[in-house]
Amino acid sequence: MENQEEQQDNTSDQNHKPQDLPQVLLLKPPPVLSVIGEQPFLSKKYQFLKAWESPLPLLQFLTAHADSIQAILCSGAAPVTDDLLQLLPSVRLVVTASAGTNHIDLEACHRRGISVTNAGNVFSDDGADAAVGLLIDVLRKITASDRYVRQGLWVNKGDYPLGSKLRGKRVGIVGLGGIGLEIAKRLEAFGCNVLYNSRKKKAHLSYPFYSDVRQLAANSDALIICCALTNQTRHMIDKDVFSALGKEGVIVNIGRGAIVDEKEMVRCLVHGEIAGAGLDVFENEPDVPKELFELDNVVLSPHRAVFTSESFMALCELVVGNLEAFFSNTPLLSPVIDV
Ligand SMILES: O=CC(=O)O
Repeated sequence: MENQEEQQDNTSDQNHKPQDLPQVLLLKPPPVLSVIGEQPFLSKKYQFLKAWESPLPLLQFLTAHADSIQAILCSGAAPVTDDLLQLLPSVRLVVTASAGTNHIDLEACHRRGISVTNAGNVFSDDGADAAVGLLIDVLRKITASDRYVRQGLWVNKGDYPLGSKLRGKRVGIVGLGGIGLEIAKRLEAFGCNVLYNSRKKKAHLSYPFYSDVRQLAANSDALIICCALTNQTRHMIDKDVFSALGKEGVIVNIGRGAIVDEKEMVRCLVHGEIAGAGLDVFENEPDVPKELFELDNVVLSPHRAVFTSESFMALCELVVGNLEAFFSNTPLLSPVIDV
């Protein structure tokens, strides 16, 4: 970021008035703004239009800038819909500060000739660490036994129930993208058998591929969900998948809450129809089904799987790099749609 700053300061035209600069719309403050908003060279190159700071109602604000907004910077908090894009005919780029793109109407972007970039691979290591961490936590009851010690139950009630071994487990990975591949590598090192489901079989990989997620579940001791949320994957992990996974099965979800039929998952956990869950994502965040709070075989985290301070800084660099690439007509760094 610092090097970029020096470089860009030399090339930026100090005499530009803000209204002459390319306009980048922000509908809600994406977390990266706290870092990139501090970069003086950026405000000399782009005019960041922060919708939430305007006294105008949103529609009026957008209409006022409709012809000049060329890019949108977003995160999951504010959807980029076809209706929004319809209002903004000059938009040619959507940069999302997230790996997931389920808040963006990709089909509309494609149709309208708008490029889209996401977090690329900056989250792969941390997402994979968190997924495997959640799996180990559920199997070995780490968080639950921590509670047991803190509550003084070791003294009063004696030894804690045994956990289950990771080595030798058959782990089905749902979504073998950047994060899924890193999860597979880690699980191999732990002595697990990796299986997977994804849109297509990966020719270069020898892990057993299951085109049907129920079949994958039936052959797995644990499922790790790390695919994208799309119309095809919404509620893909349903009653049948849970019943195929079975009473001893564990589910870990670091993808998106809505990939799982959450009501059904809660029911299965409450009735002991699956053995446990490690969950970083939920259907209606930040609301988490209260029933889960009572369950010792469930580990919860607040949608933080992919974020460390390191991955966050890498994300900020990538967001800026994509803006810079787009406006200097060089290849985008992490394109999802490249027009
Ligand atoms: O969940 C996090 C992301 O999509 O970046």
